Amino acid sequence: MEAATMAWTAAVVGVGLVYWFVWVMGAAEVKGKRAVDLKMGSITNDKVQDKYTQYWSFFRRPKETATTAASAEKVPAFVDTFYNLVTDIYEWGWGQSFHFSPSLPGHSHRDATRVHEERVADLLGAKPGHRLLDVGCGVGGPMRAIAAHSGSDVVGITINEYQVNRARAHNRKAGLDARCEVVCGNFLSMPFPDASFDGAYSIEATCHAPRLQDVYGEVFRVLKPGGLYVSYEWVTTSLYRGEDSEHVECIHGIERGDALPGLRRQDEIASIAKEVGFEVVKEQDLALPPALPWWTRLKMGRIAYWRNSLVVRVLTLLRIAPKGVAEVHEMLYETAQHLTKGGETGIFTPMHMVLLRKPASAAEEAK
Ligand SMILES: C=C(CC[C@@H](C)[C@H]1CC[C@H]2C3=CC[C@H]4[C@H](C)[C@@H](O)CC[C@]4(C)[C@H]3CC[C@]12C)C(C)C
Ligand SMILES: C[S@@+](CC[C@H](N)C(=O)[O-])C[C@H]1O[C@@H](n2cnc3c(N)ncnc32)[C@H](O)[C@@H]1O
Repeated sequence: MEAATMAWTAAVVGVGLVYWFVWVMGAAEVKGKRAVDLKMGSITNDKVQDKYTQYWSFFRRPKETATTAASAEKVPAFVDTFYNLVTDIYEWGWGQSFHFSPSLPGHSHRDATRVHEERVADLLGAKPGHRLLDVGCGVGGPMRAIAAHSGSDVVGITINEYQVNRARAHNRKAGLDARCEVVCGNFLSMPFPDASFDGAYSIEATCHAPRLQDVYGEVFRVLKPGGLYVSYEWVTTSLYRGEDSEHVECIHGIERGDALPGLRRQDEIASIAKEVGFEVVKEQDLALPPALPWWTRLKMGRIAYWRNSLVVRVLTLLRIAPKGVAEVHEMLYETAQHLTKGGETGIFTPMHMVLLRKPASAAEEAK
């Protein structure tokens, strides 16, 4: 073969490989987010590195973050920065639902995710005509599954404006925009009138609140009397030992890589719920057997992480992805190791479920 022909063949194969690697291999689990579309939320490209450094210095010592009122007040703004940094990477590498779910034998991750979300709708007894609140809605994966499964209308709230735009676009694409609405706001002080929702839920979101009382108090206020609230909480379990340095490092690793101002203990959740006025209807760690491990999806992804890391580095080099994305990706890789360890040792669960009821008012009870 002539040298020129060989060079052309090599070039065509090379371009083909890059295309396959970035567009095909690098495509999201749920189509719609490709590696070449990775942005950093509403942060402009030149600010990504700075914002990441600021985020990191704030959450480096997670327990200290929530202890003073002044730093607790800053948490929502840093959580917003965190989601600017990670939202596209999450969508690209995980899909539109930003949470874990127990594995289901013989079923895809997508099915397992949907079943975990539909369980919320079933616990709430959601039905057509109901207006539900999704507290910390992300880009709306759960909201769409719950609206489709139950026929209810859902209003989601998230602190991150970039997520609001993503969620609205996904809602339109799914033909659910008439029943799913998304609002940008802080769940510690929600822009909704008292008693305006029939039911509410939060999936792996309230762990971002410095004080759980504040977000539970707000949910209590906006629920109608008799209304139900389901929450999937991130907590340490009774197996966690504060004097074991490996346990401490694992939990700190989870807090640092997930913008958490200090994980709560499993046994604190129900008492906080009662403190704000809720009745506790049911409480269960959905990660416990017979449920199958939620962390196997993280463990199985090692080759994908390696590929993603390479894709991110190449795209940064080509200036397609902003500088700083590789560091954010590395942080997520590390947090995935801590989460896996937390799951395997059983010291951590991301799915401690509580089903709470706002008591019916005395007037209504008397009817
Ligand atoms: C509830 C929260 C988020 C939970 C999960 C959705 C995310 C926690 C860790 C994330 C990930 C870790 C590794 C990433 C990987 C390196 C990358 O190549 C592709 C995306 C990841 C798999 C990413 C996906 C989302 C998570 C699993 C918190 C924040 C309260
Ligand atoms: C891990 S994501 C989970 C999203 C969604 N529940 C899901 O399962 O896909 C956590 C969500 O909580 C939101 N959040 C965190 N702190 C918040 C706050 N103070 N006010 C409103 N939303 C907040 C984030 O913006 C994000 O959407």
